[in-house]
Amino acid sequence: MRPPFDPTLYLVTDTGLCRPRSVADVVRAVVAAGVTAVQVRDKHASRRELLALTRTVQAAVVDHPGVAVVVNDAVDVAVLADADGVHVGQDDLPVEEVRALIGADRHLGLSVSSAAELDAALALPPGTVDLVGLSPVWETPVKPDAGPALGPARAATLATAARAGGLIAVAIGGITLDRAAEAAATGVDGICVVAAVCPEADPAGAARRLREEIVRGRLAQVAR
Ligand SMILES: Cc1ncc(COP(=O)(O)OP(=O)(O)O)c(N)n1
Ligand SMILES: Cc1ncsc1CCOP(=O)(O)O
Ligand SMILES: [Mg+2]
Repeated sequence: MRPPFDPTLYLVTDTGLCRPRSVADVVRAVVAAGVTAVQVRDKHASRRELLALTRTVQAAVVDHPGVAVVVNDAVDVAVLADADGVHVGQDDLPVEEVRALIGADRHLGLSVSSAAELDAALALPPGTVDLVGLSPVWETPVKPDAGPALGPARAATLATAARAGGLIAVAIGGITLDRAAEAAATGVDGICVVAAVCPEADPAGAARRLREEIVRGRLAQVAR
């Protein structure tokens, strides 16, 4: 059975932005402060390094069994580390084949940047993909090749359609503390952040403030 996945505050790690701390030290601090899922992303690491990094992150969340650890891009690493899931983009391995490799019990996320990409995800056999990352909501220096910004209004439209089709929807790209409430108010199930947490002097404090903004954004959406 696929374990539940809580996307409320989804941290995507960046090894360089965590320095001089280790990724595991940052993850250990923030899962105790409201981060609900972690994606291990390091575009510079070798497969061997990513496997070792993933294992350090798994050890860092061991006291938080509800926090899923997902590997970015590398399906082989996800399987070898027995990670909770994997996230792929439109140019990564095809999701049907990723699902065949990871089995039925792991979480699979897919990046979506347009209505056409979302329609294709919704047309997949049920259970292929669990989550769509609506990307990027705003431009971000962390991923300059992410394509044009959706903006919160289009992200809200995509989130509604994704959720109606049974997918978890998360917003990603350019979500700062100042924008977290606006991102949450689009109706997504959660928000993903990199730079709003990884380089912060107090990552746990940043996570706590982001959780407060998510509550504020959700309340504002309900009040509309
Ligand atoms: C939750 C989530 N959404 C989108 C992305 C971006 O994935 P991708 O388009 O494959 O780009 P890279 O992260 O591989 O550079 C993501 N990682 N997570
Ligand atoms: C991995 C990824 N995919 C789309 S935008 C992005 C980076 C998000 O980083 P930040 O939260 O700092 O804008
Ligand atoms: Mg990718």
